[in-house]
Amino acid sequence: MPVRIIDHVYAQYLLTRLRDKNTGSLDFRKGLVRLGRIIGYELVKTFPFRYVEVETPLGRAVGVDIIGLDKVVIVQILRAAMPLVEGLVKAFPNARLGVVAARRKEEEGYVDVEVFYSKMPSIGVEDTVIVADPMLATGTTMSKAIEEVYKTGTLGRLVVVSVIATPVGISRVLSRWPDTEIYTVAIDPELNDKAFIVPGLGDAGDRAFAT
Ligand SMILES: O=P(O)(O)OC[C@H]1O[C@H](OP(=O)(O)OP(=O)(O)O)[C@H](O)[C@@H]1O
Ligand SMILES: O=c1cc[nH]c(=O)[nH]1
Ligand SMILES: [Mg+2]
Repeated sequence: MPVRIIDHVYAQYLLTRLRDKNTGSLDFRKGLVRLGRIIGYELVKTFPFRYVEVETPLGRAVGVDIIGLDKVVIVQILRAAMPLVEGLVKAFPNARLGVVAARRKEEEGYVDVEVFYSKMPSIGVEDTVIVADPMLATGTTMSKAIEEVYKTGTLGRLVVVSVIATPVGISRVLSRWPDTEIYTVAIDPELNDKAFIVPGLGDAGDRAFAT
């Protein structure tokens, strides 16, 4: 399944707090950080592992080594992904980080997205690339960010991490890059005439940064 909903009750609780219009920006940012951590740990579960022996101060124990944790790239789409990525890096502390700065221009009936800065680490086929943005609305921003990632060359695994996605945004990404995996906490049904997700949580960037 290319789309995975994080149905952990604590993730759903955190999303509910984010949706609440009375949640202030400090708690909104904290909620995104916590969700990033939970989604990150869910993603870790999909990495292969092998059993290893370890020497404790008192003897030998059998444990696990997770394969590929040192081959992770996290790309954050400014601004709203910043707190989400702060949480994701708790699960992937050795991740190399990329940045895409994008601005959505909401017009009646359509969305245009300008990418005005992009910087990627070197990426190889052995890497898992996680592109994070809490809102996957029309999917235009995410598509432009993935284009920036592909400019670096051939990728291995590509994972989109969002908090609220829409069927339209998911289709836009998967129709172009069908092997992409999408992790999200919820899929909301609609976009309004300014391409905001309904019911959604409003403007994630504005709510996180109190603008
Ligand atoms: O799927 P789309 O229709 O492209 O919309 C999603 C994008 O819109 C918002 O960004 P915005 O341009 O408002 O920037 P911000 O994060 O700085 O608020 C959001 O943070 C996503 O990046
Ligand atoms: O609903 C939406 C859509 C795009 N960006 C947001 O922050 N919220
Ligand atoms: Mg915004």
